[in-house]
Amino acid sequence: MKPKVYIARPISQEVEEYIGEHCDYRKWEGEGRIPLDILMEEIKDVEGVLVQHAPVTDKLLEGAPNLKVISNSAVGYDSFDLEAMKRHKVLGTHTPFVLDETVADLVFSLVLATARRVPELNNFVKQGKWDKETESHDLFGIDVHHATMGIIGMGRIGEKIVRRARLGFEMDVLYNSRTPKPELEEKYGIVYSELETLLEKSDFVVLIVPLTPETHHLMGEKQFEKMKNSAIFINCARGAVVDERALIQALETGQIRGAGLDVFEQEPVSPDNPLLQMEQVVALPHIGSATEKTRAAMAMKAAENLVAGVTGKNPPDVVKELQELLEDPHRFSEKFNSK
Ligand SMILES: NC(=O)C1=CN([C@@H]2O[C@H](COP(=O)(O)OP(=O)(O)OC[C@H]3O[C@@H](n4cnc5c(N)ncnc54)[C@H](O)[C@@H]3O)[C@@H](O)[C@H]2O)C=CC1
Ligand SMILES: O=C(O)C(=O)CO
Repeated sequence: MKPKVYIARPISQEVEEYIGEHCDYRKWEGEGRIPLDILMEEIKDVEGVLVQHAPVTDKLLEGAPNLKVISNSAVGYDSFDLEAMKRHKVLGTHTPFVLDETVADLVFSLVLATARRVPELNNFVKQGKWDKETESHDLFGIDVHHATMGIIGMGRIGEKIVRRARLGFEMDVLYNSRTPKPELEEKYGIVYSELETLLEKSDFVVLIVPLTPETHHLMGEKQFEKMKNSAIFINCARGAVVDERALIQALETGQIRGAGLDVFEQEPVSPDNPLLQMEQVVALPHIGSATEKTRAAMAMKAAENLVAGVTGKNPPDVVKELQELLEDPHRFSEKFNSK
């Protein structure tokens, strides 16, 4: 008998067929994101579920005693309650590497769009405001090439941003990360920096760390105060890494020049959020990895992790905090063989 799984987000025919070869599956066919109560109902009897950012809580795991694996079709897994997953011996997987270049592209599109005011000036032209008098310096932007970029988080995506910054735009790059990366310093000529110095010296501050208890509100009032008045802040990580109230204040008071945001503390962002009223803010709907090719690669990777997890194999992309579960012989006998 094939193991039962649930597919909680839209996937391509190809990925669905791959899952179908190995598993009996049901899938979410409703509009938009699956409501949490429906997800909980649907996964009561399954051994694996494919999700994207759905909150994995103790309650959800309690209601799904057969679960062996939760495959997240995303690289960030702040939606996982890792301690609860350890207790319930449920593997959690994610989709590293396949989206790095695509997310780095989006970071640069936010950098360029904010620096050169692309959306604002696009509206300006389309609204018929382009006449002789307006050819003044109030349409000018700032240079990206040869400026200083400070990157907070030097992991898989951080490295791809560095390559673009150094080789494409000849920028100086400072970085801050939990551990220094001497090989990248050597390869690209980037410089490790304490956070405070990075904030003080950078023309563009790019945030690309995971959301963890340690990084929650990493950027707050004190951090924005350190930034140059001419600097631009880019967040392609998670909304809650930033104290949004402090960001709004920094933009309103001119403490910083502008912001490019792919993520928000509340998603979808509320239409009343003051950030959406500001011309110096470029806002995107959390689409860092959303190209057709990359989303297809993420879905296939997620499917491979799902299938491995329910067929007794080690999924290739178990998140690092849960890899200890793979080494637990007790877990293998209880979870994989006796269910
Ligand atoms: N906007 C979007 O659509 C996307 C957002 N993301 C976000 O980007 C994050 C990073 O992705 P990857 O580069 O693949 O992760 P990664 O794990 O390869 O790199 C993260 C880096 O952040 C560093 N870091 C962790 N805590 C830190 C701290 N307190 N201070 C400074 N550095 C710290 C780590 O040392 C590591 O170098 C994801 O966790 C996800 O939340 C990822 C993909 C798409
Ligand atoms: O992969 C992630 O973490 C995202 O946010 C969406 O690609």
